[in-house]
Amino acid sequence: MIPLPSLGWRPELAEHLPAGTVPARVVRVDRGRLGVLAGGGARRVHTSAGLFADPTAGGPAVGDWVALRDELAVAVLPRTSAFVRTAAGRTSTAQVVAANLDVVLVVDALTADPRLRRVERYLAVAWSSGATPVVVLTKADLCDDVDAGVEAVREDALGVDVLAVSSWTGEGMDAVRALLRPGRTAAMVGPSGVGKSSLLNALAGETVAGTREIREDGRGRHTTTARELHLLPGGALLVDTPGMRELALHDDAAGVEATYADVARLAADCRFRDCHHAGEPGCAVAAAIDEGRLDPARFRGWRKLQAEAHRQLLRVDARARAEERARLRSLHRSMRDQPSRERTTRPPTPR
Ligand SMILES: Nc1nc2c(ncn2[C@@H]2O[C@H](COP(=O)(O)OP(=O)(O)OP(=O)(O)O)[C@@H](O)[C@H]2O)c(=O)[nH]1
Ligand SMILES: [Zn+2]
Repeated sequence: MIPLPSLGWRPELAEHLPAGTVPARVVRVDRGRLGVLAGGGARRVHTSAGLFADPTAGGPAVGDWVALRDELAVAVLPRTSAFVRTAAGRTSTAQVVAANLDVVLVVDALTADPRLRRVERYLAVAWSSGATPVVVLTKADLCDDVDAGVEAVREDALGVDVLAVSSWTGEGMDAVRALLRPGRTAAMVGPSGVGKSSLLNALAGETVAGTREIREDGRGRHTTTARELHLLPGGALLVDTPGMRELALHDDAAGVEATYADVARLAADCRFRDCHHAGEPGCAVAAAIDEGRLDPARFRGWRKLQAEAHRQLLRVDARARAEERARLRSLHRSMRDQPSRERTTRPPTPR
């Protein structure tokens, strides 16, 4: 038997379990089927149609707790946190990348100059997730000046630990292991090729995920094809996610403000409350840039993500309004149809 706390179970979830069900943690989502870890071990179960009834929830995600009735998952238990992105395409559909996380490892590589704007984007979504973000910079063995690379990110990633590691030499791995305590759940997020799967394999001490060398079949750039939750030898749970070509924000305005707390604080000191920081008098942001206290690229990154989060909010609102209109239309239609049906079923009135 696997004790539930070692799978990240929280006692307060028990009250949400429907009668006659047992809890299980989702480790993998295949079309219509789930790989789960339950007290009795690893299993594959089916999902009941009701699980997908709420279109905004999008069904169970990796890391979710589900309620099992025999071989059927019948409910998704409330999430304590979730890393959510906007699904690829021109829609505004939220996609839960992983749920019930304690830590989000924002993974990037030390091979090139650190991609600060890219890290900030991941951090914004990570802050919104409700889990604690940590930046992990990989491939330290390929970098000439690891300290400078780490320092550049550290200056930007306010309040976030920044670690440098090499999955090849083992450098820095102890600090990552220290984060991954038994029963805690972490997810690695980051672009393709930064070494997420290699890190997972190094932590697992064996090859559990395909990396570029192993999976190279010339068919695509991405080596990791599915999200999966792994139970590490030390007792932590770690989600490997396929590299995202682009991480589109979702409902992340708060995450953006957390990521750029320094810029947001400056902006609060502008003379005008609705300052656009575009040459207005008394602009504290412009002053900070002039005096070299704020990197103009970081300021532009803030504006860009702020605008994106705002656009996304409007889209979600627009979609909510369209759904409400459709609901009202069908309600009116059924009300219009109701009397006529009654008329036909009513016995003919005698003359
Ligand atoms: N030198 C060196 N190479 C590494 C390290 N980590 C990963 N690599 C290499 O970087 C490439 C990409 O690694 P992966 O682990 O497949 O990257 P990933 O982030 O999982 O990529 P996706 O699955 O596409 O998201 C492979 O060729 C790895 O061997 C490292 O610490 N040092
Ligand atoms: Zn201003």
